[in-house]
Formats: sequence, C-alpha cells, structure tokens
Amino acid sequence: MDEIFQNFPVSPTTSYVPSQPSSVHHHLCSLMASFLPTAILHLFLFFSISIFAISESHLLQGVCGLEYDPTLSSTSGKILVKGGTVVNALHKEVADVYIQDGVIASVRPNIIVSDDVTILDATGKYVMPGGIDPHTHLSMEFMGTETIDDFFTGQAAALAGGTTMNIDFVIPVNGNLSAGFESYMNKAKNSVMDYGFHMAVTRWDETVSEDMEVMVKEKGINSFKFFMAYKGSLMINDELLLQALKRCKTLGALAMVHAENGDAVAEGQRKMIALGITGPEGHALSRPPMLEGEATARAIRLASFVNTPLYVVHVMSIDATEEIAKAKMSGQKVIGEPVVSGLVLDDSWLWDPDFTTAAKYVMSPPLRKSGHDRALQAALSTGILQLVGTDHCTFNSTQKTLGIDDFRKIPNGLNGIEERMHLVWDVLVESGQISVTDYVRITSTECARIFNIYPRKGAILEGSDADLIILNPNASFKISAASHHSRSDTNVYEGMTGKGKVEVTISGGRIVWDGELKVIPGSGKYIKMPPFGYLFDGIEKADSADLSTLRSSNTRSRPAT
Ligand SMILES: NC(=O)NCCC(=O)O
Ligand SMILES: [Zn+2]
Ligand SMILES: [Zn+2]
Repeated sequence: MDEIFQNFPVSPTTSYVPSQPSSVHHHLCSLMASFLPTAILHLFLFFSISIFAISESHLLQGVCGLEYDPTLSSTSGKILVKGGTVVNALHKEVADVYIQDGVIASVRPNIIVSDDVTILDATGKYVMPGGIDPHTHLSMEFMGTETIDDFFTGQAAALAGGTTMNIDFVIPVNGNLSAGFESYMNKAKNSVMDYGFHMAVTRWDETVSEDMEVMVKEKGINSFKFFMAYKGSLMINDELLLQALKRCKTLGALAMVHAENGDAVAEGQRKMIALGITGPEGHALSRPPMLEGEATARAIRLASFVNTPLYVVHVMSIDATEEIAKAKMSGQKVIGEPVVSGLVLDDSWLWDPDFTTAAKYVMSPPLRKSGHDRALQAALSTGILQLVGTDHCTFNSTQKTLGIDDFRKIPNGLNGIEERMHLVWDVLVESGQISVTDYVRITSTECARIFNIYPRKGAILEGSDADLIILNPNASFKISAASHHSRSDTNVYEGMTGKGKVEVTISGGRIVWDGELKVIPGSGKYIKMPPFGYLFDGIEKADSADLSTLRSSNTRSRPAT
C-alpha cells in the first residue's frame, strides 16, 4: 500500500480513510496520461466520474496529479454560507457568501439561490478568509532525517485547523536552486490545498545569482531565505548575505532571514558539551536571546545599507523584537513574523526530565523564558510584528532520539500548522488583545499582501479564491496528539484547550472540513507569487533621495578653493 495512505492517522473525527485506487484505474490513468492529448484525457476523466464512485475519481485525479476540477466536487460546487459575520482585515458585516466554481461570486445580505446550492448556516458565527501559514517545512530533509509531515498530511492537518494555504521553504539540492525547485514541486504533488514557495539560498556563486532570476521570473518565487545559523550546513556569512540582499532588491524579491549568530551558537554549544550538559536544556542554554538580537540587528543594518525590505522569520525574543521596533521607528521596511509556539510556550519544557517530552520542544531559535511569549503577543497586537506563522517542522519521538546523547543532534522543529488558527484566536482575540478584523489580518491578509497574492488570497471579496472558514466563537477546542491530523506521535500543545472552533473549512470552493476531512490528493494548486510586492513601493524614490542627500552633503563639506 502507498506509504502516504498507510500512515494517514485515522482519528475519531476523521472519516476520510483514504483507500488505494484500484490498480485498474491507476493503470488506465497512467496509460491515458502518457498517450492521449490533454483534451481527450479530460473527456476520459469526465466519463470516469459518471462510471466510478466519487471517491474513486478523486483518487484517480490525485494519482494522475491533474489539476482539480470543481465540477468533480462531492458538493454541487455551489455553496451559500448564510447569515454569518463576514470578516475582512478592515471590515466586518453580516452577509451571505455565495461560492461558485472555486471562487467567491458574491458577498451581500440575503442572497437567494436555487435548489442545487449547498447551504451552510453561519448565524452567530464568523466567516473569515482561510488562514495562510507563511512558514512551513513539509517533507524537509534536515539534520539527518526528514520531517514526518509531507504535503499530504501536513496540509490535511492545516485544513482541519482552518488554514487553506501554506508557503513552504524550498531547500536547494547541493546548493542548486533549480534542482531544489523541481524536487519540491515533486514533493508537493499530493497537495490537498494551495501552496507557494520561498527559496532558501545556502551558497553563493554566479549560477545561484542567475537561478534567483529564473525563480522569480519563471517559477513564481518572490522571497529568499538566508540562514544566519546552522553553521556547517545551511548558514551563509555576511559577505554572501550582502550579495544576496543586493540581488533580492534588483529582482523585487523579499529577503528573509533566520537571525541567530551561527558562529556564537556553535561556541555556546561547545561550551555546554564541555560542561557536561548534553540534554535538551543545552539547546536553550547554548543560543540565548542576545544571539538572536545580534543577528536581527545585523541583518536589519545590512538590509538598510542596501535599502531593501527585510522579513525576519520566527522572531522568538524580546531582543529581536526590540531591534525590529527600532528599525521601524527609523523608517526601515522590516517585517517581523512570530510563530505560534513562541507566542504560547516557554523554554521550561526543555528541562523536563523525560527526554521525549523535552526533545519535542527543540526548535531554533529556541523557545524563550516566560515573558518573551507575552511580549511577542503585545508586539503583534500593536503592529510591531505583522503576521503569525508556525514553522511547522515535525519530527516524531523516534526521530528526536537522534540527539538522545547530544542535544546538537536533536532534529530542530515542532508542530503548529493545525493549531495556529485556534491558538491565536484564543490567546489574542479571546483575551481581548486584538479585534476580530486584526485576527484576519495577522493570520491571512497580511501574508497575502506581503507575498503579493492579495486579494486573490486573504480576503472574502467577489473574485477571491473560495478559501474560507466558519469559526464558532462559542465552541471550544482541545489539542491532543491522539486526535490531531499530523503524522507526528507528539504535539507540543498537548492538552491545551480554548474557545473558538473552526467548524467548517472551504478550500478551492469545496467543503474540506466539517468535523471530518474530505481531502483530495493532488487538488492543491501551486500559487505563483509575483515580485515587487507592496514593500518595494517607494524603494527607488528613497534610493534617489539618498543619492541626492549624499551629493549635496558632499558639496557642502567640500573645502572652498
Ligand atoms: N526552526 C526550526 O527549528 N526548524 C526548521 C528550520 C528553520 O526554520 O530554521
Ligand atoms: Zn529558520
Ligand atoms: Zn523554519
């Protein structure tokens, strides 16, 4: 049996138990795919729907890797979400949302529809854009192993938690960007929701520089991530960072940094081992917040020197947040992305005497002492930080034992793709720190704006993709590895409960979650993200203003002859 299907968790709330497509269908499908032109293949698929059960044709599609056709949906493809409070980033109102052919066709009160439309009553509930997770690692090869969630299970989990799009990080193959891109397109072929890519840059030469242009102009990538940590593997030095920042600016691509001083981290790790500290607590002790603050400040200054926008991923500390706040006050375009783990957890878990428990909390930059979490919440609610990701990068407890004798070998990463929307709602909206509209902004709209796919994504507007959720503010959620949809056997939010529950998720115009998952492997679309997003507005003007200031100050200071 296919490994994907074999490992999919069957929880009490999950009725979707993927069965294997019959070998006859599979065979026919690949035969058709290789010999027939696309039009005939579509005709074949059309007839296959009337012949086979609906789930079989879905699986057939998934196996073929064909783009999802909404007319094959288990619903009629037409949905009316009725009577809910429709929330966008700047506005909310009671209205109906009419969905047809995968897009939002109309948003207004009292829409009358024909009998073939599926009606969902959202009275007393919020209807909001599906979450967009700007930071995930699905099927990522890292630290001698590969994340346990791939695009199928990771995205299925996301949909169950109200997230309808993720932006994953392509890791180059031996430093090669194009090979990395091809590899990730292949990894993503079982996607069950829409996705985009950032691209990591792990070395620098002419080929990389040229490939960056190909990624932006041909492949739909508009952001590159630079690791200032993970010495000896992903880390790049300042010289390379500077070259890459310049290149990003020319291409209109957003530079993203993992900001920790990798050299100092390596030194801190050696120190801990020399002291005999080999357990997970050594992870936190070896890379204190000051190293995150230092790297954040350095990246900010280098980006300022080049005058290009900067996006700081997984901001985990007050130290880094203060640097971002200072840069913003000086007028610099810096985006700060906290992740949900940093908002709701602290590092005390790393001292748990049970290795399995402690190791599941190992991520980089590490979880910080209690207090940083609340400061990050405050920064998010006041606009110092802009949007929330997850850094979903899951390893099960067996994988984590790679570092049982040495914390440096514990695969870094934890879960969050399914939990983010619930936890952010509970911690920030329920607590009264942010409004419902701000919730939409930080979980969806701002991400769509930054990565230049708004209003196709991140909005409930006519013409936007029909990716949305119905959240019941009076229902509650409970998190547990026993019921989550990730493949991982642990959950860092185990036992957490809260108010606000995503009761329905609609993705691409289909109901994919209503307490049960109804996902179709291969139905997720790759979303190309164009360069020169809003953060680049005014950059050229600022450059010429800088130049004229430079010229005039030189003229003034020139000694009289
Ligand atoms: N964050 C983490 O621990 N793992 C994923 C890789 C990264 O984002 O640095
Ligand atoms: Zn990182
Ligand atoms: Zn990450």
